[in-house]
Amino acid sequence: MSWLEVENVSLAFGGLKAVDNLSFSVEPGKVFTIIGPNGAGKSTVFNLICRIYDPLEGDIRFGGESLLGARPHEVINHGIARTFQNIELFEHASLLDNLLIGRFRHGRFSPLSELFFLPGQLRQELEHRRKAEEVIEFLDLEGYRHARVADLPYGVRKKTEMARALVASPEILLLDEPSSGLTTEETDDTAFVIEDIREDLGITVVMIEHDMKLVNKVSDKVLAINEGRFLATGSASEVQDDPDVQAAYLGGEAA
Ligand SMILES: Nc1ncnc2c1ncn2[C@@H]1O[C@H](COP(=O)(O)OP(=O)(O)OP(=O)(O)O)[C@@H](O)[C@H]1O
Repeated sequence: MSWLEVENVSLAFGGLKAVDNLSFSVEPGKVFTIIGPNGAGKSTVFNLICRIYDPLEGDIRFGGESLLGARPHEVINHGIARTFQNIELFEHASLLDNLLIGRFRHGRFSPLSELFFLPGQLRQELEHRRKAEEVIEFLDLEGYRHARVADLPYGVRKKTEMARALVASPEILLLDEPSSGLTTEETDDTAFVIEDIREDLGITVVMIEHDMKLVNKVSDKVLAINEGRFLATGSASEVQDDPDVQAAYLGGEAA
């Protein structure tokens, strides 16, 4: 089983240290949640893991192997998929087509087999469709299969983004604020979905989240950061009871 390890990682934007000597590790098969006030550095941590940014120092390993040599589009080949705080989908394509694009990692493209649609190509195509349909069923998205993403209600688009990440069959799923913009009912549904992703699909979840009800419900372990630095880690209640965490939230806007 793979572990995700972030070790002494730092990143600055100009004079601002967005991530400051941060270390943590994620156990396989768990839901690991990163919390912190606005601007704490949470999304930057995801962007570092996904290789959008190069850390100034430190290492990020998955399954013992450093990710620092990987380019952003190669991170998926290491078994890491993500969703974004602001949904990033092909708005004018159908839900199904967005999922088929999400299967990119599994494609072996040869111009010849594409041109003549050789048996291997057909098998691959069928396998992509099978996986997409499996995820559509898993997330109860059957009714929206052929709808244009731009026409979908916000909550369904959010779920579609999760589906797009899941069709890549990742080992780790990074969820950036899965509840943001959702109604209370949709957030409750998201909690069940996250539990099913861990239990039924065996996928490790690393989540950034502000909604403490959702955090308390699904997290096996929580990490609190502020100003890019480690504050506390432990169970959701341990972290919320930590005086440094409470001071950080009182110092800024409560999340
Ligand atoms: N591309 C960038 N250029 C300059 N500064 C940035 C950039 N991205 C983030 N920052 C700054 O780095 C700090 C950390 O930002 P980040 O988005 O990681 O915080 P966050 O914890 O995800 O915040 P939120 O909860 O509001 O989404 C903030 O001060 C932010 O303004």
